[in-house]
Amino acid sequence: MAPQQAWALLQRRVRALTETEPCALHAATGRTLARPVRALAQVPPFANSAMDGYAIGPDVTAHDCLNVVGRALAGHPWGGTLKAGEAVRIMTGAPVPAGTHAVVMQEHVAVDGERILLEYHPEAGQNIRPAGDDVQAGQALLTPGEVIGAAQIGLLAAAGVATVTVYRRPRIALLSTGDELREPGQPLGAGQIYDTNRALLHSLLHTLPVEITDFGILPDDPAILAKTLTEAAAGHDLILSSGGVSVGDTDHTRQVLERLGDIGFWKLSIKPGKPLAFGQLDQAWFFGLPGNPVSALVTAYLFMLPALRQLAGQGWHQPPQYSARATAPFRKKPGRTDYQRARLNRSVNGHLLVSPCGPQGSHQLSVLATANAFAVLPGAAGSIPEGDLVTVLPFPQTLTGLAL
Ligand SMILES: Nc1nc2c(c(=O)[nH]1)N[C@H]1C(S)=C(S)[C@@H](COP(=O)(O)OP(=O)(O)OC[C@H]3O[C@@H](n4cnc5c(N)ncnc54)[C@H](O)[C@@H]3O)O[C@H]1N2
Ligand code: MOO
Ligand SMILES: [Mg+2]
Repeated sequence: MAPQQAWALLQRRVRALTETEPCALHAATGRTLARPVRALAQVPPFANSAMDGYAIGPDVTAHDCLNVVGRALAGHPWGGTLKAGEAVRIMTGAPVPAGTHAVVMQEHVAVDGERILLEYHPEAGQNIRPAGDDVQAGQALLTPGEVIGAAQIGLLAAAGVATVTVYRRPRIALLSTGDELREPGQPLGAGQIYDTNRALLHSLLHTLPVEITDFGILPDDPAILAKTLTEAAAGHDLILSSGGVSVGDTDHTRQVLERLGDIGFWKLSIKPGKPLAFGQLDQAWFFGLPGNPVSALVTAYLFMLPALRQLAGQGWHQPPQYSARATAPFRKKPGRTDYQRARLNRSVNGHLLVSPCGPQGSHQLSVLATANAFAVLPGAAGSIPEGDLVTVLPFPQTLTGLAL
């Protein structure tokens, strides 16, 4: 199956969770909004000064000399009404007194005891932030499906919103399969390797609003696999497994999925990641990622994460893609669409440049760890010459600390 068909199938089949829950603002970062939010208060709540200086009374002219009749601080309004010939010392954020023509920065007045001399004639309203000029009371602030980040938290706090309604966190069962796998930190016996995929996938998911149950390492035993997957399907929205989806004698994952559930697709024309299996086990979506770690990461990033975002109520989003000029040839055989690990840079004049990173084996994590983008090389194409434009998917920070 072509990757585009797989995306279309995921977009069609994976629906947002229906359950929602209230969430305190301080705990809402990264959560997905399930109900619209309206401002409970206008922002700012009152007209206030944008500068430290003087609130000037009405009918003022340049070089006027004004009497300072009071002081307004943030949190401590001056309660009077300014008359012609009067001024009030005012600080940034303090409510502007009734009768104020404008606020003049203190840098533009000469102070003489309790009197001030203006350098110029201020325009009406100068240095005054009107009530509600940012947000009106009752104004729609955020819509369902939006992910709450620092900007949204700030906006909601300013508008007096303390609680929001969010989708509940998707529950994910995470497991690795393979008789050869051991936990990092343990000694390795003959033919054994460290379980890489669980750690890698855990990291990929850890900033997302999900609940992860770690089912550990399962042996290549179809009975144990069937029992564990059935158990995982009962309490989870998504099962994320790796290994055993190809055609080897001990590759049981796909057959077990076929027997217990339903296969949406198996095998995509992509490299790495060809034997990715997707389906459903009872109420749980199932992603059977290929065992090779780079294949597991590529397929998790390209297919599992968009499906998870849709499940979490965020709608359908695929990774943003750009066009960059190849600084060297990309080697490729015609056939599957390659997602090669590459290095994205900017030229001195700001154009995007993409360079091959090194060997592209689907077991070679050392190359992945020096990359900051996938170079997407179309299936039908052979090697890409230097100077050609290449589609690139920059890695998000959840994938690498290497910034562009
Ligand atoms: N005859 C064919 N053989 C293979 C094909 C094919 O089309 N025909 N496809 C190859 C491709 S492409 C991939 S990708 C792999 C996928 O294999 P599986 O998903 O069945 O995974 P395993 O066989 O269990 O393991 C493959 C490889 O990855 C290592 N592995 C597995 N799990 C982990 C883990 N958690 N951490 C680190 N490494 C892991 C495992 O030891 C193997 O070396 O199949 C090809 N074969
Ligand atoms: O498709 Mo596999 O992931 O190349 O090794
Ligand atoms: Mg295999």
